[in-house]
Amino acid sequence: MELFKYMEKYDYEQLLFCQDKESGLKAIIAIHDTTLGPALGGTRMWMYNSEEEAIEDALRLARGMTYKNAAAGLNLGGGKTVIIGDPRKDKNEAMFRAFGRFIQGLNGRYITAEDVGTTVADMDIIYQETDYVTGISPEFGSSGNPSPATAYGVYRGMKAAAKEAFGSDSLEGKVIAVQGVGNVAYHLCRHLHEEGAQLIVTDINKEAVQRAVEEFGAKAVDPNDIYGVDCDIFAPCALGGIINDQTIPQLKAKVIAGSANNQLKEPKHGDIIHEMGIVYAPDYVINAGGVINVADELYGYNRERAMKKIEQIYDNIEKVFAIAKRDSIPTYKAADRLAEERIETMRKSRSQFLQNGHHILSRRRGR
Ligand SMILES: NC(=O)c1ccc[n+]([C@@H]2O[C@H](COP(=O)([O-])OP(=O)(O)OC[C@H]3O[C@@H](n4cnc5c(N)ncnc54)[C@H](O)[C@@H]3O)[C@@H](O)[C@H]2O)c1
Ligand SMILES: CC(C)C[C@H](N)C(=O)O
Repeated sequence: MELFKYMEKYDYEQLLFCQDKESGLKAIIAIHDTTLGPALGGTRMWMYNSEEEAIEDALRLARGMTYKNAAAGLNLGGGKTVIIGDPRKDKNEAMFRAFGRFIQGLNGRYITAEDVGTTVADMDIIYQETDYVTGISPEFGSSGNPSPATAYGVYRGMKAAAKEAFGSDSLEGKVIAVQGVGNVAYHLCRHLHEEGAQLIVTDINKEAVQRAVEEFGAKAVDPNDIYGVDCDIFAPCALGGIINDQTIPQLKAKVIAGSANNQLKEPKHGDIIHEMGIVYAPDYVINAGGVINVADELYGYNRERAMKKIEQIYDNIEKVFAIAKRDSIPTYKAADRLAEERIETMRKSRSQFLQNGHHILSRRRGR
């Protein structure tokens, strides 16, 4: 991979390699765009097959956060970290302390949080070295695990998508197929069950399925069968790339609305489901509840304020549908346009993030 060529193509600002021999830390921090503010994005810990794969993931995820934060209306840019290693075996306190010092060295250009393979406990360790970390424990006056907030945002966005497809945002009696009932989808299923939806669930983890069956009266199906079940709404809440050539012909749902990142295998799959008349709630718009929640910590966490902003994911999804109609384009393209229009408008009045400028972090320092 020709790094500078790639960075130039998608206009990345910065890529950092952080190494600490004693603790085994090998981290890559990618900062995509700080037009709207400091780059906020989680830290993923994963066993990558190669350094190149890790770099690509960091870059791709960082750019995704630029779009997610912009579309969510946050005054934040996009960045992400990947740590190379097995989150079940390779974590240690010194590793996250060393990582925290590297973040501190960026002086606020990048703020981290949880992602796949990292937890609130890891963020608490990072917090010992830097203030530029969110998703830390409620004991520190913070927001804790972002998953319930993400779930609430997906629930709100799903209602907006239901209104678009069925003319009413009520989910009562709707049949909803949920792929993966992990951290986010467990809470999503609770909201859906409370509203009277009928749930069909699947997961490779049998205990997770059993819990949904017992607590929410869900019907369980095998992982390979979830795409073809008779349902109104399909909620992908496990993996990326699951809207693809193999799965699309099986789909019976009129709406796709779920928490998983990068649901479309390729952009063309967004075009295909658009042509089929499926209402697709773009992933990074509907799953922004977690980042909205952790971002509120930068103002001194206020759950009520955060929840109010997460509720607006309903409006953000409606805005996407309006742009799609205005410009006669599929919703995944409309989401990009929503984010890009906001960044471009702000770019005119603001350049790169400056720690000494007037910004949310200058308020946080005083608390
Ligand atoms: N946690 C958050 O706040 C958050 C925020 C934004 C986006 N997301 C995205 O939402 C998705 C779910 O996140 P999570 O935190 O709930 O993760 P999680 O690991 O807790 O849950 C994912 C679930 O999917 C299951 N799964 C994996 N492969 C599967 C397969 N082939 N078929 C069926 N089930 C399978 C896993 O067993 C697990 O129970 C991920 O794509 C994540 O990137 C999460
Ligand atoms: C900042 C984090 C809560 C971000 C989350 N991991 C996401 O993908 O949106």
